[in-house]
Amino acid sequence: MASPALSPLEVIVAALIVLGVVKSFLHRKRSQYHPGPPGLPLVGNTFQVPPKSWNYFKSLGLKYGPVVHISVGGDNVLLLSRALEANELLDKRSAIYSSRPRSIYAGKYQSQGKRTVIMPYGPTLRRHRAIFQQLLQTKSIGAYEIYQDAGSVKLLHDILTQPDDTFMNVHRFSASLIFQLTYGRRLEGDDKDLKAVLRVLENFVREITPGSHLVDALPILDILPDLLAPWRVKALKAHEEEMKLYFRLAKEVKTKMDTGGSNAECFLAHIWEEQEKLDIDEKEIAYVGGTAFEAGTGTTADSILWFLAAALLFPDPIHRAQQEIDAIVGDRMPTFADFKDMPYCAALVKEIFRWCPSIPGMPHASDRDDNFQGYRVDKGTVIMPNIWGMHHDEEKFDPSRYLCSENSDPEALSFEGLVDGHYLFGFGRRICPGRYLASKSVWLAVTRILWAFSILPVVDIDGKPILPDMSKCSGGVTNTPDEFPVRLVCRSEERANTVRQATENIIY
Ligand code: HEM
Repeated sequence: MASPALSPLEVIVAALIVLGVVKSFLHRKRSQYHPGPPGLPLVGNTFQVPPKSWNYFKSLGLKYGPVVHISVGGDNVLLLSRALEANELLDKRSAIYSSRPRSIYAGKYQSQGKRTVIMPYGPTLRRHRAIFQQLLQTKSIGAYEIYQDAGSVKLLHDILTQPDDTFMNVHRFSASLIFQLTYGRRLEGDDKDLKAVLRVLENFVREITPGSHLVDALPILDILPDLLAPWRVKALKAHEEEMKLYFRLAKEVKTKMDTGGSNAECFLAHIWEEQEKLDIDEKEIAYVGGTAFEAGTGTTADSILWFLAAALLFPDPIHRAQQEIDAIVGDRMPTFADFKDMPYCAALVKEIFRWCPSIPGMPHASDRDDNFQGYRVDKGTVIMPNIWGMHHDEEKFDPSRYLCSENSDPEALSFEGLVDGHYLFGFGRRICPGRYLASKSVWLAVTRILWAFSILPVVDIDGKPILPDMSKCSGGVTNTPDEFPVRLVCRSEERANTVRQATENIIY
């Protein structure tokens, strides 16, 4: 007699049991790993990790030490709460610790293995990184200042004319800049492309948030056919949709080049030109463009939004920065050329990066067995540097911590220095290749907003200021503040006129 077919639920339960048995066979003595909190049989610490995990990780660091071992979804995870150990593993031993955790939903299916940020270490990743390094190295990014300048003028103008739309204005600044640099054209006035790419970005960030997909914790579920794995169908559909968009945008650049239209100076024009030498296929080109957009847009916008939150919570350092700007430029709009004369503003930007990192920690993974501090680190261990925890002193916002003798000497000040003294941009071979571009964009937006506007809280019916609540932010991979009320009031009619005039003169 034929046995009845298993229901999807029974298949999952059976898979869990098989996995549990196999794991318990393979289980090594807990004491061989770094110390950490006890977990439950089979699921380890999986259900102990809250969605906004940074505070929890920090508390584990205080209890168990700077390197904590937990087990999530059957994977070994090492939490690093101190820069010393993060540098040791992710920088000094980067030959082992530069991969990414397994990602079946977002990596294998949604991105078809072509998305730089979540790609395992290997030849494709090295090829992508070489492209990014070339486009974003310090000597290349001088050429992008014209776009940062124009974009930040437009940001000030948008704030003047749409004062109630601060969050959207900041997102538009960051998105338009990266879009222009990537595809060589401005976003359309009706923001159709902006909305489409922001939608892809939002979906993607959601999909890579740890715990979003059971299959990433239980890879055995990937053997199920599509009928029993609707998540796979959804991931493949998401791939089709994002590919359609990224491919259209990439092809537009190619068509323009082929038809002798203005030879847009942009990342994609450069990549198409060198396609053969770079040995990169069309799908990958589309994803490199999409990755630049995804990696650079939300992160830059979030840093500027956290600056506005800091301005409401800590008005004193903000006034000090405004005094410095006023003393140096008066009613003239600050430019990149003023950077060296405004050390406090440079320190302020670094303090924003430290105080609230827009990526609180990006996981690496090991691709061979290792031993660290006498404990075993198995191949495939997820290494989570708690950047938020390493930086954190939530109560104190004090840019002068960065006004060391190096910073007090104007000659020693450099844009490159904005990426030092904190870990916002990650570690080792996976360090953010866009860090120099991003920190210059944030510096220009911050100093220009400070020059043009007073940043004030909205008051409630009792006249009490409504201040941002730091705990109201997205969890997961990015740290985006929930929308908070803020009033940006132009500091003088002269400065408003300067902004209007500069807007009329934008040419690019
Ligand atoms: C304030 C803005 C930004 C922040 C906070 C930020 C932060 C980060 C972090 C933490 C990582 C992961 C590092 C690691 O794994 O150790 C990363 C990766 C990356 N970032 Fe950025 N980033 C920013 C802006 C940008 C920009 C403007 C671009 C390009 C236009 C960019 C391109 C990338 C790429 C391609 C990766 C993937 C690198 C890899 O996986 O090997 N980022 N970024």
